Amino acid sequence: MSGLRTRLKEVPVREAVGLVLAHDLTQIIPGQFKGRLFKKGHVVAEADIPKLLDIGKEHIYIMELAEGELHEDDAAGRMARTLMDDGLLLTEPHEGKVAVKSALAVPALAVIDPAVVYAINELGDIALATLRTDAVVKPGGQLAATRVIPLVVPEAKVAAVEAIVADYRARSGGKGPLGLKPLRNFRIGLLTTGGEVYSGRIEDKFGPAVRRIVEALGSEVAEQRFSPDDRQTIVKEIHYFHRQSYDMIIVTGGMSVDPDDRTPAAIAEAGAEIVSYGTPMLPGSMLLMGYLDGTPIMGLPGCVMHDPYTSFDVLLPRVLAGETITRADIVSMGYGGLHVR
Ligand SMILES: Nc1nc2c(c(=O)[nH]1)N[C@H]1C(S)=C(S)[C@@H](COP(=O)(O)OP(=O)(O)OC[C@H]3O[C@@H](n4cnc5c(N)ncnc54)[C@H](O)[C@@H]3O)O[C@H]1N2
Ligand code: MOO
Repeated sequence: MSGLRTRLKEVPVREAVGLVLAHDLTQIIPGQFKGRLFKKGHVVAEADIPKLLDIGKEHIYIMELAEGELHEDDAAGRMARTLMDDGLLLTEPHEGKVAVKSALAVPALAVIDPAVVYAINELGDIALATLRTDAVVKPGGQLAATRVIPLVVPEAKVAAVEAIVADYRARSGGKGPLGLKPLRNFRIGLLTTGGEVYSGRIEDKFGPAVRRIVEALGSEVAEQRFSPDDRQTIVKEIHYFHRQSYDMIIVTGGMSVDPDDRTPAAIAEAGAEIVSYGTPMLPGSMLLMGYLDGTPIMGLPGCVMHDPYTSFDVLLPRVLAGETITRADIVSMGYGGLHVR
């Protein structure tokens, strides 16, 4: 282990029996398998030779790591460890990659500082890939991964990552640039409007859709009630839910421009402060966000019943994380907010 530069010696596979693999070797069989066939440190045996040839390896590397250089696995591991924080866990290095996952037992919001992610990736030869901030991370789900591009990197690269993260921590009370905000368990009052549903002409499809979305995030619809398209009745039902002290009130249907669409006016008349009626995202542009004496209240348009991803999916997790939605949050949803098929 001397000399200035790491020495990589290529050895023909047929002469490699007894030698130690310098890195993980990957096999890909499309549709069937992608993963590590041989692990770094494996001692090549006679029986391995046909398998190595099958994945296209006619040579393997024998490595003598120089002073000041790091193997891809060690570099990815150090990058991940510097990013480690409460509520997170790290996987073992694998093919030069370490995954950063949630250690929480409940779903959570990813809290990620994009400026730090840009600064780290600006260094080159290393990669930090993350979710966008405010994305939902399921228990055990992944929010980031570190990876090294060449097999060997100067230790100085990793030290630069550590310095960027240390600087961020110094400015933010010790917290790192990757974190999680757990979602709370909300008990929600759900008011389903629409004369055609109230009268029994058609079956309610909103209740099951809202329950599915809410339950996937660890909350529950505590009570569902129904109302015709009558403003006074909708106001009365909203006040009833408010008296039950539910954590949140959701009103479905009647959100657009027809004469029978009474929901936005009723939510305002119930006394809610309207943050925004209308959300610059599609689907879900007719969503209303407001607060009734501090209790979040949302009006949901019809698309939430059938579209797989709407403005409700963007805003609900933030509400469940205890954040207060502002007009600026709503305005920022337009850029990148087109999700129609
Ligand atoms: N001229 C315009 N047309 C539409 C606009 C617009 O701005 N101008 N907005 C569109 C958008 S966006 C949506 S989303 C839809 C639906 O808006 P609403 O929230 O007002 O939905 P409704 O009118 O109440 O109902 C539409 C449709 O869905 C059925 N429905 C409603 N609730 C239930 C329920 N609980 N279970 C089953 N089915 C339900 C209802 O019977 C109607 O068929 O408007 C666009 N149009
Ligand atoms: O509110 Mo509509 O749902 O944009 O499709």
